[in-house]
Amino acid sequence: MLALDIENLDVTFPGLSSPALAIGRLSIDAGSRVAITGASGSGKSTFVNIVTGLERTRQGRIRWNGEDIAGFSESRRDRFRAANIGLVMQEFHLFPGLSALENVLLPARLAGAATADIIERAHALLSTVGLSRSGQKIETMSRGEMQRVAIARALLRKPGVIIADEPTASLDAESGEAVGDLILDLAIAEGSTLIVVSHDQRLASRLDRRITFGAGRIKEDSATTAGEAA
Ligand SMILES: Nc1ncnc2c1ncn2[C@@H]1O[C@H](COP(=O)(O)OP(=O)(O)OP(=O)(O)O)[C@@H](O)[C@H]1O
Repeated sequence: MLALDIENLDVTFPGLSSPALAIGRLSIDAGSRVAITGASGSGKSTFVNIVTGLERTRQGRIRWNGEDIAGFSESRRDRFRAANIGLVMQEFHLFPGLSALENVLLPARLAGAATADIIERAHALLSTVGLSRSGQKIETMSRGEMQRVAIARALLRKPGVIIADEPTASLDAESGEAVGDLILDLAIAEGSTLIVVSHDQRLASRLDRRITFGAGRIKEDSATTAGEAA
């Protein structure tokens, strides 16, 4: 399980008069489950990109269990992410022509980490996410099934944190609900910290803590706000 500590983060982009994201201090406990919400353009994707190390910040500290990834090179950030962060995005980033199983295993294969144990875990995870045909080609699957494959892939290396960016936004209501529940149930079962960016109020309400961004800042945090609005 990973804990996150952010200090003095300030992310600016050319052409923007104010920071896309400015966080003085934010701590997320190991094993906690947090929803990030906020209007379009409030900085949610920037937050995901920074805490996963997909983007670099020059200003601030991003500590995962005390390790500041802001000081890492790009290749070290990539290695850290592969080993520690299970990422689930709105678009699934799966590879057509490959089966469900091959998609789950691809990052591990590329990292030279597809051991017999990992292959066994890939089969088990596909079954846990409710997919019985591991050899089915990805392009023949429904969108809900594709997201389940992406979830199995994200969990393969037992990440200390699962970070999901609008995981249900491109799904219909029914499969979105099922996928949201699945991510939460798996995070609990695996003992992973969970951070979910979502407009889905039902999913957000099932998590321990809700943080709302507004104009690149933390506008509300249920961990610190007394008498939080329902
Ligand atoms: N690479 C970039 N260059 C310039 N501006 C950027 C860049 N990335 C993001 N921004 C700006 O930073 C702000 C925050 O964007 P971000 O994508 O984080 O918002 P968001 O809350 O995820 O929005 P949405 O819900 O619409 O995805 C926006 O004003 C956006 O235009």
